[in-house]
Amino acid sequence: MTTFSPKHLAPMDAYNQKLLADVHPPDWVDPQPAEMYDLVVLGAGTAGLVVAAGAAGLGLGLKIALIERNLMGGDCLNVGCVPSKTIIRSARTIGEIWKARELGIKVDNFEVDFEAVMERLRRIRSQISHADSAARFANLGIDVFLGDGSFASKEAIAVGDKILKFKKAVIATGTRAAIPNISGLREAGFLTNETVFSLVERPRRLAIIGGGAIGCELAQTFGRLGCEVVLLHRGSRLLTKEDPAAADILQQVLAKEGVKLVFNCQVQQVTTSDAGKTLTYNNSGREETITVDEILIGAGRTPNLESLNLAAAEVASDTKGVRVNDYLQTSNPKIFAAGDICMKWQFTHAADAAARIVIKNTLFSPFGLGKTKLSSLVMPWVTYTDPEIAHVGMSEDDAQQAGIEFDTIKVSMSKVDRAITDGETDGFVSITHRRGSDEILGATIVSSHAGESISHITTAMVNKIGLGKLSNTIQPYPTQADGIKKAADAYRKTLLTPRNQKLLGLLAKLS
Ligand SMILES: Cc1cc2nc3c(=O)[nH]c(=O)nc-3n(C[C@H](O)[C@H](O)[C@H](O)COP(=O)(O)OP(=O)(O)OC[C@H]3O[C@@H](n4cnc5c(N)ncnc54)[C@H](O)[C@@H]3O)c2cc1C
Ligand SMILES: NC(=O)c1ccc[n+]([C@@H]2O[C@H](COP(=O)([O-])OP(=O)(O)OC[C@H]3O[C@@H](n4cnc5c(N)ncnc54)[C@H](O)[C@@H]3O)[C@@H](O)[C@H]2O)c1
Repeated sequence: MTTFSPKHLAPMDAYNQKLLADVHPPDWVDPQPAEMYDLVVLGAGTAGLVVAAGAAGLGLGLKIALIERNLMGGDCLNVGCVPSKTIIRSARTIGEIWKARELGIKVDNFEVDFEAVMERLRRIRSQISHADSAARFANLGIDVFLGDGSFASKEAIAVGDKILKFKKAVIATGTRAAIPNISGLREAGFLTNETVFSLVERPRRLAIIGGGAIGCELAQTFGRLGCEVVLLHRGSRLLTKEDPAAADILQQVLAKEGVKLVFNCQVQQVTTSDAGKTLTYNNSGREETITVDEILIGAGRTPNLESLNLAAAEVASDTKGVRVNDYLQTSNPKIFAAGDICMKWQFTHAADAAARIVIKNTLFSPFGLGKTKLSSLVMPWVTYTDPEIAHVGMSEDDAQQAGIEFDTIKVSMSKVDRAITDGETDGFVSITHRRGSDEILGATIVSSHAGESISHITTAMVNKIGLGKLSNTIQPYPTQADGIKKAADAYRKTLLTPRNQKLLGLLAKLS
C-alpha cells in the first residue's frame, strides 16, 4: 500500500476525494512485477497514459507497466488544461455580462461567487477523472505502480523495492513550473499551476510573473473573477511565440479590462509586511514596487528529471529535458521519450500525438524500419484567452528561417459578417502560403472561437489541401470560420493577372 500524501490537492472535499480515489487511490497495492515487460512507461500524464493504453488496446497480450509518483492524468487533468479551462468558462460568462449592455441587455448587478467557481472546477475535474484512473488502466491489463520510478540499469527501472525489467521503456515524466531566482520569493511564498487551482478564497490583488500562455490565460481569468491583476513580463510583448499582431490585440483587450501590464520587467526582490507581498521590479530602467496578496508564477517550465537516475540508463539530457532524435528515441536505443519532457511543443495534444509515434517506433518498427518522425506532425495550438489565439504550422519567422519564400493573406474579423453580428470584431485570419503556390505553410486566427476554426486549416494542411480548394469549400453563412474562406478567396484573386483576365474575357465572349 502506498503512503502518498497529496500535498497540492486541497481542499479535501468530496470532489477531490473522488479525484484522488481515481488517480492515486490511497489504498492502492502495487502488483508483483512480471519477469520481463515489453514496455515500461515512466509517468502517467497524457503521454504516458496514451502510450500504455494504446499499446495495451492492441490486444496483442503485451506486458506493460505504468509508473506514476503523483496523480495519474498528470498536469492536464489535475493542474493544467482541465482546471484552467473550467474557470476560463466562468470568466467568459463575465466577459459576456460586461458586453451585455452593448448587446441591448441591461445587467445592473451581478456578483462573482469565487468559492462556487472553484468548487465547480473541482466537481468537473472529478467528473472526468475516471478516464485516467488507476482502476481503468489496471482493467486494461496494465500493471500500475504508484511510486517514484528511477532507472536501476540500462534495462530496468526501480519503483520502491520493486525492479521492473523491460525490453523497451518510455520516459514521459513531464515538467513543472520553473521558479525564477528572485530574492525573497521563496520566503514570501507563491502560487504555481500546482497550487493556484486549490484556491478557495479570491486574492484581492494578484501579481503574475510571466506573460506566456499561463500568464495570459490566468491574468484575464482572475481579472474577470474580480482580482486586481498585474502581469509582470520580461519580454517587450505578451505571448512571445505568437504572431505580434495577435499579441497586440490581446494586450489591448487585457489593458481595457483593467489588467496592469508591465513589460521589459525584471523582478528583483519580494518582501513581506502586514500590507502584503511587495515586489520590487525594474520597469524599462525605472525601479517600481507593487504590493499584492498572492504571486503566481507562469515563467516557463523545468523538466522532471532529477529522480530518474538517467546516468544508469545512459540516457542523455540537458536543461530542457531528455534528448531525443526525430524518432523520439533517446541515446539508449531501447528507451524512448514523449511529451513535455522532450518536446518544444508542450501541449496535451502534442503529447498524445508523440505517444502514438512512440508506440509505432518502439513496437512496430523491426530493425528500425517504418519509423515515424516527430517533425512529420502538423501542430496546432490555442491560447484560451478571449479572444482566443490559435496557430498551426509555420510562422512567418519559421518560413524565413527555413529559407522558404512566402506570402501572407490577412482578413480582419471586422470584414466577417458573423463576427460583426456577434460584436466580436477584434481579430483576424492570417494564412501564410508558399509564394507562387496555394500550399498553406501556417496560419494564425484570433477570434472568439479561433480554437475551433483553426481545425479547418489543420485538416487542409494534413491532407495537402491548398487555398484553391479551401476557396471552393462552402462555409455556412454566417459563421466566423467564413474568415478562412475569405482569405482563400483573397488568394484566388491574386491569380487574376492581366493575362488571366484577358483569357477570361475571351471565354466570356465565346460563351
Ligand atoms: C496551467 C496549464 C494549462 C495548460 N493548458 C493547456 C491547454 O489548454 N491545452 C494543451 O494542449 N496543453 C495545456 N497545458 C500543457 C499540458 O498540460 C501538457 O503539455 C501536458 O500535460 C504534457 O503531458 P505529459 O504527459 O508530457 O506530462 P505531465 O502531464 O507533466 O505528466 C508527467 C507525469 O509524470 C509523473 N512523474 C514525473 N517524474 C516521475 C517519476 N520519477 N516517477 C513516476 N512518475 C513521475 C508526474 O507526476 C506526472 O504525472 C497546460 C499546462 C498548464 C501548466
Ligand atoms: N492553452 C494552452 O495550450 C496552454 C495553456 C497554458 C500553458 N500551456 C503550456 O504550458 C507551457 C508553460 O506555460 P508558461 O506560460 O509558464 O510558459 P511560456 O514559456 O509560454 O511563457 C513564459 C513567459 O514568462 C517569461 N518569463 C520568464 N521568466 C520571467 C521572469 N523572471 N519575469 C518575467 N517574465 C518571465 C518568459 O519570457 C516567457 O515569455 C507553455 O509552453 C505551454 O505549452 C499551454
